[in-house]
Amino acid sequence: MPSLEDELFPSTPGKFKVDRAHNMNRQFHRCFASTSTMFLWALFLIALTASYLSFQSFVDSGSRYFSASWGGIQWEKQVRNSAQIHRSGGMSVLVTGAAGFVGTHVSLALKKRGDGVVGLDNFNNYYDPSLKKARKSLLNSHGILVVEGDLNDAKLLAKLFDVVAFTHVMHLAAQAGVRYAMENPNSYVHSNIAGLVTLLEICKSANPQPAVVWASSSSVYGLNEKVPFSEADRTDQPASLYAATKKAGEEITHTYNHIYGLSITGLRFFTVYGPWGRPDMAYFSFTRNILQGKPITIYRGKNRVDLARDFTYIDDIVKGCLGSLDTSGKSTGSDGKKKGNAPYRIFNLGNTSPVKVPELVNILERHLKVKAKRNIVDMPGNGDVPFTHANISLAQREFGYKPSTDLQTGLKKFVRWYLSYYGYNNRKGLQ
Ligand SMILES: O=C(O)[C@H]1O[C@H](OP(=O)(O)OP(=O)(O)OC[C@H]2O[C@@H](n3ccc(=O)[nH]c3=O)[C@H](O)[C@@H]2O)[C@H](O)[C@@H](O)[C@H]1O
Repeated sequence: MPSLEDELFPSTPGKFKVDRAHNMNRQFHRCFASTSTMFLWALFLIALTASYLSFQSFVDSGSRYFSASWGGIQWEKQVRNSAQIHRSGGMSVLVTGAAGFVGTHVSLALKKRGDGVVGLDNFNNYYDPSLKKARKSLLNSHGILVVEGDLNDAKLLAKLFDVVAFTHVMHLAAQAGVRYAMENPNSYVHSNIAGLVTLLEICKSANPQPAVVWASSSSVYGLNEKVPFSEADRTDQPASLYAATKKAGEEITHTYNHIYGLSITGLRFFTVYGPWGRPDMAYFSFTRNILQGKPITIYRGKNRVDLARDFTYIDDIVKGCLGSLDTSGKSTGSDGKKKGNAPYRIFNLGNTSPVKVPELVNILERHLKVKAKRNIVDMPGNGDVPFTHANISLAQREFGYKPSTDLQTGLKKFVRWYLSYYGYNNRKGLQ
């Protein structure tokens, strides 16, 4: 029996005569029928494309996962190798901020004397990450693995402690810089507070617990006027959010020492400088600008008094860090529970001879053989303090800390490095 469709639209032309209107209707229907077929095809193609794209993104995310900077048997092997101790009585140290200025130098010094070192760094772009990558390459060439990851990544930290029973943590990762805190306050909370707590949570749960040595700052002395600064002096009037987060770090570490028996040593660094340094710091940016013929801004304190800093050379800081690690004493807790009192220490690591900022510029001019274009302005209310000056007798007594590089000598080494790194003919340096 023919269908209604066959009757109306016979397959054999002429069998059924249709009027014009009917014909148009038929055309329309045909057209509609072919459009719906096309529509179905289009839908099919869209579905196909969508499933291809989602498959592709699955593959991508999968490959991102599998090629992530951490995880996997091979990665664990690399971590273990890097943490391998090559001297009797040596330590295996997790160095956070390993691709940073101080982190790089400390990692190299530890490795050189036979300790195991695993680095961690998030390679953020607070300053040119290519310098951090270059430091990482330097560390790699000395057999030190630097894992790319953030302090706030608790899973990564836990994994590292699963793979290696670190005896010590040298915690140097932080959001540095005094004045930048006004631009990006939350980055200080993220790294210096939240990141610190995440790290301490992992340390307190680790079996065995490591001893923790970490970087505090001379800035905790804030607006104090009593000089030189001693560890027993008040630290309750910070001048910047940076200082406030470092001060908070001292209090936070204290609670982990008190509740969980973690051995804690906080080091108050005084304006550390040297080769592979931080481009955001004055001596570094002054060097760049002087070489480029650009003006430098020199801040001046109240009543036209020059600002001064107890500039401390990196090699002296490294000695202080190693001395602290060597004398840190053991954490006492296990399974997250305190088993006895553990050391809680704080030391100044400075140079004990403050230098005025204009004098720093004089020294740079001599080493660079270029005159600076000085733009002297009143210190803006940006968190700076007028001067710093360390009393280091505590560190001297505890582990023989004795800085031996004056600013003149240290800057000479820095300038030599700067010119070799950026090139004599390429005076552009970092932006
Ligand atoms: O000891 C610390 O705890 C801190 O040291 C360092 O801070 P600061 O002592 O402020 O060093 P830095 O910026 O080099 O300025 C040096 C001098 O140059 C002056 N200064 C700075 C910039 C400028 O353009 N002009 C200028 O006169 C400026 O006013 C100051 O008087 C670390 O950055 C910080 O992370 C922290 O570790």
